[in-house]
Amino acid sequence: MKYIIGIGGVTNGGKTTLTNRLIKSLPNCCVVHQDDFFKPQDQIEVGEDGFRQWDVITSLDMEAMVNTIKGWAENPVKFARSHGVAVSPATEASDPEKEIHVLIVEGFLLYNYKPLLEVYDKCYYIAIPYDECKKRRSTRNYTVPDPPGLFDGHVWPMHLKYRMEMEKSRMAIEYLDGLKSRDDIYNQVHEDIQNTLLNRL
Ligand SMILES: Nc1ncnc2c1ncn2[C@@H]1O[C@H](COP(=O)(O)OP(=O)(O)O)[C@@H](O)[C@H]1O
Ligand SMILES: O=C(O)c1ccc[n+]([C@@H]2O[C@H](COP(=O)([O-])O)[C@@H](O)[C@H]2O)c1
Ligand SMILES: [Mg+2]
Repeated sequence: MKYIIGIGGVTNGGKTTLTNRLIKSLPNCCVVHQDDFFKPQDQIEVGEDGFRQWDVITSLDMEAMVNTIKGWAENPVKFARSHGVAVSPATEASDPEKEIHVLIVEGFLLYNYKPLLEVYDKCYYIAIPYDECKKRRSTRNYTVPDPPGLFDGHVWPMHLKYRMEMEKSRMAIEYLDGLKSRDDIYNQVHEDIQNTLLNRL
């Protein structure tokens, strides 16, 4: 049984923190990080506002991301092995239908790209308010550092635009309060996934 989980949400909401904990505790669990699909800096458009437009969907090679997910779906065992994820030997001998393979797809624009919308079995979205987001972002070190004014001039407005677009699409999304503690968020999501997996088997 294959199960694909989206951990989406605003920048600095805690997506990667949550994902890193989940992959340690879920069975045969692989991960795809959307951040790994940013195009090189010289391909990122500079807007009329003077900022490089990192926070738009076209700054990411979404086709490559979809192909990576397809690669997992075609052969999760091969994918796991080639990504250094140990496949539990106990499951290999039993009924293949009962073999669980989980993929977590994690990123800030998971629910705004049509070819991806159908692939998730479960969609989570971590939200935090503007002030907290701005505060957390100010201490982050990206490969390309934020120029002054980027958060208010580009990051937050794009976040609002895409979030509105996502809400209009009426996907079934479970919202998570990113202001809760790391432990609380992890426990909530882990319990939810465990229950779903048990029910599906
Ligand atoms: N629940 C939380 N409460 C407070 N700070 C958090 C929480 N989760 C993550 N953080 C912190 O917020 C920052 C962004 O977390 P990260 O997981 O990298 O977010 P994202 O991947 O969504 O951008 C990091 O400094 C991280 O330690
Ligand atoms: O990873 C990179 O190469 C990179 C380069 C420039 C900017 N980013 C920022 O990465 C953010 C998304 O990642 P995250 O973990 O904050 O959700 C997004 O808001 C971008 O502005 C990321
Ligand atoms: Mg992240």
